[in-house]
Amino acid sequence: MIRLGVPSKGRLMEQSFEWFAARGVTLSRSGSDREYAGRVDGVEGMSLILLSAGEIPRELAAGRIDLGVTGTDLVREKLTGWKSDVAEVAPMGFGHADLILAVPDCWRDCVDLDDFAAIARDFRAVHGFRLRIATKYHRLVRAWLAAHEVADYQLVDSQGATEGTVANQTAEAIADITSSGETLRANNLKVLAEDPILRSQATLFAHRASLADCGPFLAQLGLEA
Ligand SMILES: Nc1ncnc2c1ncn2[C@@H]1O[C@H](COP(=O)(O)OP(=O)(O)OP(=O)(O)O)[C@@H](O)[C@H]1O
Ligand SMILES: O=P(O)(O)OC[C@H]1O[C@H](OP(=O)(O)OP(=O)(O)O)[C@H](O)[C@@H]1O
Repeated sequence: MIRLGVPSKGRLMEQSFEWFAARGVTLSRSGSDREYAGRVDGVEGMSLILLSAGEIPRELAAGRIDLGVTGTDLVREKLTGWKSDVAEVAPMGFGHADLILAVPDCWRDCVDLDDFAAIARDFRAVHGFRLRIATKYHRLVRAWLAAHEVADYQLVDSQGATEGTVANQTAEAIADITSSGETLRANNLKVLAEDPILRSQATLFAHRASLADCGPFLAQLGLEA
């Protein structure tokens, strides 16, 4: 039996169901909206497991699911050396979002990362603590800032409503996912003029050791293992 993990709610779940339906595989919840078991029609030997998008990387790496749909951002953030345990099978063309660094609109002199690095350097001397960046993407943000030689900052953990932390004065800057940009605008934040830290989209991943077993199913979807 091949175990397929799909996000259990929201647009990511609906668009995953549509993506499989367009390839002849019908996924559905077996019971109520609160029940996390699913049905697979159109193919033999598959079971559907509905779970949080954020948990799918760990379940894939452990081999508790063989295939899973989640964002590339979550796999890269949550799995160190992700390529050893997990294989990227197919980008799915939805769930596009950029991981970006944003600062208050009113920081007129802060346009790019060089400006940000200079502000961060001066910040500690003036305020007595390092400039705070709120994020849930600790690993990706640290690696990106280190690659750009920005060192004078601290990360503040934020697992939701991250854009609100600046107005709430628990951070000076944020690193989060943006899609339409509306949440940033509503919170008077602007993105630094750099390439994003990461461009993410929903992607079908496989537990690497399950790839061979998944071959026939992937072929039915028109994909190669
Ligand atoms: N506004 C957005 N537009 C498109 N994709 C988004 C957006 N916000 C988040 N995503 C993507 O959706 C995925 C996360 O989805 P979601 O927040 O439902 O998962 P989760 O962390 O498991 O949530 P929860 O903890 O609430 O269950 C990530 O891959 C992210 O890149
Ligand atoms: O650029 P936009 O189209 O406005 O989308 C960006 C927002 O979407 C995500 O939040 P989500 O709704 O998943 O809530 P969360 O941050 O509380 O997890 C993300 O964390 C941003 O807050």
